[in-house]
Amino acid sequence: MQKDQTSNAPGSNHIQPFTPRINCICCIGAGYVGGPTCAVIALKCPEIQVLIVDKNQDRINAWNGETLPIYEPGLDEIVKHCRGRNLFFSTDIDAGIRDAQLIFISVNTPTKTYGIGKGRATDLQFVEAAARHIGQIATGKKIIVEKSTVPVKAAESIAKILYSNIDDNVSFEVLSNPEFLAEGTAINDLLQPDRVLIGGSQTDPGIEAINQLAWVYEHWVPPSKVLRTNVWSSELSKLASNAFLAQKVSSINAVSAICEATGADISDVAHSIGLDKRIGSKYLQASIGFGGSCFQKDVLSLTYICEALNLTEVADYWHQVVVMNNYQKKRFARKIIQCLFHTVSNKRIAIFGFTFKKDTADTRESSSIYVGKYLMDEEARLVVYDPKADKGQIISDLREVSSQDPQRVDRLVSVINDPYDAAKDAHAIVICTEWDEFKALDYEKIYNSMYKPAYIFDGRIILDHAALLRIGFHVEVVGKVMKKPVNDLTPF
Ligand SMILES: NC(=O)c1ccc[n+]([C@@H]2O[C@H](COP(=O)([O-])OP(=O)(O)OC[C@H]3O[C@@H](n4cnc5c(N)ncnc54)[C@H](O)[C@@H]3O)[C@@H](O)[C@H]2O)c1
Ligand SMILES: O=c1ccn([C@@H]2O[C@H](COP(=O)(O)OP(=O)(O)O[C@H]3O[C@H](CO)[C@@H](O)[C@H](O)[C@H]3O)[C@@H](O)[C@H]2O)c(=O)[nH]1
Repeated sequence: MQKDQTSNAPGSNHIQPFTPRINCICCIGAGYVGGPTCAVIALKCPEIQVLIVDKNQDRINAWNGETLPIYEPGLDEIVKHCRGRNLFFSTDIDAGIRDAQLIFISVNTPTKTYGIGKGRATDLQFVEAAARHIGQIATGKKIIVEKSTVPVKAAESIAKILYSNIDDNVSFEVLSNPEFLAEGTAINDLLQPDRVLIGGSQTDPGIEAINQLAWVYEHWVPPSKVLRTNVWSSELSKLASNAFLAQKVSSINAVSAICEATGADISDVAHSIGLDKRIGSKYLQASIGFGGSCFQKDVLSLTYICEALNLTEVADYWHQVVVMNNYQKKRFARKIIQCLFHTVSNKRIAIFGFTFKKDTADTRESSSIYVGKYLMDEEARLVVYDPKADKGQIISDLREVSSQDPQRVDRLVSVINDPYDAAKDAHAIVICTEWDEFKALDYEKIYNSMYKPAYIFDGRIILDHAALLRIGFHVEVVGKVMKKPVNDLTPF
């Protein structure tokens, strides 16, 4: 059997078990994961002090202020309940490292944008910086928990970095504890996880560290749901889970293209497929393609790992998930252009929804950005409405994909905070995010304010299409071939 590298290098056999119980936890990285995860720990473990630290002063100020830096249903209440009692946000990273017995590393691990592996490999510079910081400051025994999503064997590198510069009074145990929360449902996912995964070295101190972290979760998670594995299995399980989920979305989106070409209906097909218990009904919602900061990044990371391991066919298999996703975004934009008589130049198009999914303000890798880009490439005038996304963020996301001509965004894009205003004088409405409020709008009123023929492109399959057809809209839906609107006598 291969030696378990995370059994923590020099002297690990001499480390005494981590007793007494943990009473102070630090989390490095106050982002979408660090914030909600540690707020829930603080809520459920009132006897534990939870210190969330970050190098970004603005973010910490926001966590300490009235408007939290991230929007997540249920999060406000928890933070306001625990903040100042056993939950603290600070930029004093040294103090956090010094005081805590257990330290989560929950920093960002984006796709590399430079050098070897550019566009695919995971950029581990923030993880390394956090590990070096811990190595410099820590004294005594510390459990270091890799919460960030990382390539397999990253924990081994973290252990080496930690041990590169320490004296005899310090010892570390590195665990992998990937996070499975989804944005928009993070609090519920954290309160009622399908499982909590803890990977650690199979040595006495490693098992003791696993037990300590398990003890924290077992304040509210049934022990049967707390899985213990070795570190590598834990790291790989995270990437593989996201790859499976993303693959499911790409599969249904591939089927949606077949539906549009044949007249089959994606809702019927997905329903029927999903009733098979072996497949399951979740992640079968055809869309304009998956977005978010995780799916693409993690599938690309997995493909890069496979390539590095000379598993070319395996890499190609997973890479196709991303290829299909890019195809879906482009296919949707092309459909819009084609339906609007092959030109959208100077036409006003209302984009409803810019976040990558509902119930979040996060726009990272949102498919709306790419649909917007393709329409801007054809000189469409975009009027964006989103209930939560920040206006400046929308503009900067669109500028980033228009890097050849950033002025184009100033010329073509406006962001409006009322959907009726956005649709006024528009040739088309494009539903990019499945916000519930879009279902409840007065589409008769919207129709009357639009250019005719008035088009709606439902990229999320959320609207009442029969009602829209009765009003007079031309309706186009992912994965469906729609009838002509009532009263429309023109041949298609
Ligand atoms: N967003 C999600 O829904 C989600 C879910 C599961 C797992 N993950 C994974 O969790 C990790 C964090 O994701 P996120 O969305 O919370 O990222 P994020 O960008 O929202 O937050 C990361 C934070 O880490 C801080 N940071 C970076 N380096 C630091 C350092 N050396 N010292 C102090 N602070 C530092 C940044 O300032 C930032 O505020 C990633 O690996 C991601 O893949 C994310
Ligand atoms: O049937 C579906 C399900 C999802 N999506 C899209 O897929 C993307 C991702 O959605 P979701 O998985 O709900 O959100 P994330 O917050 O990205 O969460 C994923 O990524 C996280 C980061 O790793 C993991 O922790 C979660 O388990 C995993 O679900 C979004 O654009 C969704 O609109 C679809 O198009 N159809």
